[in-house]
Amino acid sequence: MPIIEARSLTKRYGDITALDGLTLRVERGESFGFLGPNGAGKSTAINIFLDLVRRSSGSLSILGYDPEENPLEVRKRVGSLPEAGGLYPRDTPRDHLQFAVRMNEADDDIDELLGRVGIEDAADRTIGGLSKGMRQRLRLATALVGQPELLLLDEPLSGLDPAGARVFREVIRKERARGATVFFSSHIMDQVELICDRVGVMHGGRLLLTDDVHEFRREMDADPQLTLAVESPSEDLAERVSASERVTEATVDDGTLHLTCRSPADKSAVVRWLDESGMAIADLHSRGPSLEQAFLRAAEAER
Ligand SMILES: Nc1ncnc2c1ncn2[C@@H]1O[C@H](COP(=O)(O)OP(=O)(O)OP(=O)(O)O)[C@@H](O)[C@H]1O
Repeated sequence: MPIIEARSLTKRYGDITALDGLTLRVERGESFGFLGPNGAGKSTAINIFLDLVRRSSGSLSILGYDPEENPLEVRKRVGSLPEAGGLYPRDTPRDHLQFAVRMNEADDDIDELLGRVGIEDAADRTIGGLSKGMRQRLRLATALVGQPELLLLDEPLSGLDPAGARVFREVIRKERARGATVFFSSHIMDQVELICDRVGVMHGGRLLLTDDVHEFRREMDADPQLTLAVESPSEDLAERVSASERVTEATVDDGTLHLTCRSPADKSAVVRWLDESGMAIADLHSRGPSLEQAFLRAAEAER
């Protein structure tokens, strides 16, 4: 049974077609990145998956349930980010998570949840006084309550700095290791390729393509160079990295690792390898077309 199965899913608002015939399957254990520029229809699709918005036509199954017919069954099994308005400024993160745990009839340890997203020190401060990134981390912790089978996350990286993005990747890695399926929307290709197996590109309400993430990068990208900001690089870093068969050259210069990969397609695998081997990547730049250009190319190829 697929975890998400949408067929010809369409949403109209008067004359606007926010979602135009979305057909998509996501299998158990996958991590799927839902990409697209502003207004592409990503939030509309996710909100329909969560039964926050009703579809105009088409069919949908989330974990075997139609969210319109069985919203509670879906909600019990799915972790999502609460709306910004769902965080009460006078509550503390601890209050908020205690409430979420009670609502889900779950038994998560609040301190452990706060620790996983790195805001344990802010557990008893008021949410109104937290930074945007800290609030986003709290929203992510909320999505984890009850060990959901599926994480459906709309722009989870929004407002996160490089350290926050790293926390997010770590959380996703652990959730997948536990067997969860992950589906999230983003504009940030460089982050998406660290986390996803597959991407779908939305434009103008339509799903233009779905592809393996490395294939997608290869098709969109012609430059094999990468630049990474590294926290406390070891002395032999350049040597270690250039020993990889995917790398032809590596130099380190004042905390910055410059890499030339054997081919553009190797870039995402190399970054993933470095991240998983424990290297503290503070930031990364990959030359090549912007995601916006990639969307436009995909849209043109579609015509
Ligand atoms: N409640 C609504 N009423 C009217 N139009 C809407 C409504 N919600 C969304 N739309 C329209 O549907 C289209 C798709 O919007 P949606 O929010 O799904 O895009 P998105 O890909 O999530 O964009 P973003 O990255 O900016 O969040 C847009 O043209 C938007 O203006």
